[in-house]
Amino acid sequence: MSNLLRGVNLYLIGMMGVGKTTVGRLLAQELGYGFIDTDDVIVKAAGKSINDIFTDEGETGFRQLESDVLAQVCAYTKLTIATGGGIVLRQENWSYLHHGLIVWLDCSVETIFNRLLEDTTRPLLQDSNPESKLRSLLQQRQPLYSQADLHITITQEQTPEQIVATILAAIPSVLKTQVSQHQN
Ligand SMILES: Nc1ncnc2c1ncn2[C@@H]1O[C@H](COP(=O)(O)OP(=O)(O)OP(=O)(O)O)[C@@H](O)[C@H]1O
Ligand SMILES: O=C(O)C1=C[C@@H](O)[C@@H](O)[C@H](O)C1
Ligand SMILES: [Mg+2]
Repeated sequence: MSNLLRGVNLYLIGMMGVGKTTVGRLLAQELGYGFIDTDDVIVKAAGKSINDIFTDEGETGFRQLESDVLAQVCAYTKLTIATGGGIVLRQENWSYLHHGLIVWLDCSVETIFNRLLEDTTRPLLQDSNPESKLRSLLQQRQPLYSQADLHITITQEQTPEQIVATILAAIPSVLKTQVSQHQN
């Protein structure tokens, strides 16, 4: 698979809690790729948590840091990159994402809600009705996520290992499409 990819980066996109970080780390190991999580890089660079960045600099400040990190990361190859759930919101980010293969991890709002029930690290979910907030975020973002090269639908029962296997099995079909598009 690594030979087929020829060092092309994989960008995992999708809603918060879908498993981009968890799956991305495993996927990188399978491919012999490096792993980067844009949220982690932002936290390290800013020296504070995502909640604190949102409080101090607002979502706009966070989105700027996110774009800055993405711009730097895409200069490298042989990476699997777990992005933040909102990376799709800025048009300029797409020019960076399209340097690599974009994989949309998609699962139900119920699954995400169950996973993040106890979690306080996602500022956008600190809402009086987090489930309805998740639904409205997904509705807003779905057309953006659907611009990915690969759409992987995940069920609640699927383990990270199974999801990695599904992604690896699907990649050759997308690469073939891209090659034939170049030939036409
Ligand atoms: N396939 C899975 N099965 C069960 N639990 C999972 C699975 N994938 C992820 N999780 C759990 O769900 C939670 C969210 O996962 P993760 O942090 O990887 O999501 P994310 O997509 O990176 O979210 P964010 O966009 O907020 O960074 C974690 O507690 C993780 O352990
Ligand atoms: O969906 C979102 O907008 C976010 C998801 C997380 O990965 C973080 O990037 C942050 O909490 C914002
Ligand atoms: Mg993550």
